[in-house]
Amino acid sequence: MEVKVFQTKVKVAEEFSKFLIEKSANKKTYHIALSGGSTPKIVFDVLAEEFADAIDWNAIHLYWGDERCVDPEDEQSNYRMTKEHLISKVAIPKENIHRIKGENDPKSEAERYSEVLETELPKELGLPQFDMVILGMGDDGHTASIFPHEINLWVSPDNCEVAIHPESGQKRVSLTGRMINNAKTVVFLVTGESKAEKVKIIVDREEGYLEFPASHVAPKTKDLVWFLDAAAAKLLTSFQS
Ligand SMILES: O=C(O)[C@H](O)[C@@H](O)[C@H](O)[C@H](O)COP(=O)(O)O
Repeated sequence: MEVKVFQTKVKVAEEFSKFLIEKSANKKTYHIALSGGSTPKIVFDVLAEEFADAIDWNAIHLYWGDERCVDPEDEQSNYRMTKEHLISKVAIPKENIHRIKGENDPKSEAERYSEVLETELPKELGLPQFDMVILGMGDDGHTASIFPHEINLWVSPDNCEVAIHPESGQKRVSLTGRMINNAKTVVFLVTGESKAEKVKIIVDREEGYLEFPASHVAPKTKDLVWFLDAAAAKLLTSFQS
């Protein structure tokens, strides 16, 4: 696990963009699962507006780590957020966009998307392998849409599961641990003071850390990088701003 801390969200976005450019350079295809929520917005804006020319978008295939079970034009849709902040600004072929169809029946969509991953991704150890999975982390330590109250979904034998948001009850389709931990590279993009307490427990492996799904992210390749801003990292013993 590598922890990179930068003073501001914009700096996190810039440094992550350079990281992605380096990782995807000279690759014929590069399969990335994206996180949703609000953190990626600034990252996608910076990537699209400042670094787009350094990426071969014909090689990039976009997937999602999770999606809310809503229409793709709904303001809660992770696909809609990604389209607004990234896809609409770069020359990525539409056939390279593999969205989770939030408008479908959740259980059927989890099955369909599991099949998409089997078909589209190369295999490693018999499982579909992403080149990169980008994750966020909730204030409650969830990641993708695996929440603490349903942490059993992490060890599902399937590639995707239907999850339920603990407060809103909203259904979501999420990658499971076996997809996330089979990736070549896993990146956490976590910013803001509200994340600091869980970042400390999870990164410093404090007592009870395994209650939180984000703690279970451990790619077999060991290529796990946390990109944090100073606010999210402020309680880390290994970092004092
Ligand atoms: O669909 C989602 O909401 C995300 O995939 C989720 O896992 C997100 O990454 C965290 O909840 C952090 O969200 P913020 O970036 O909004 O804090």
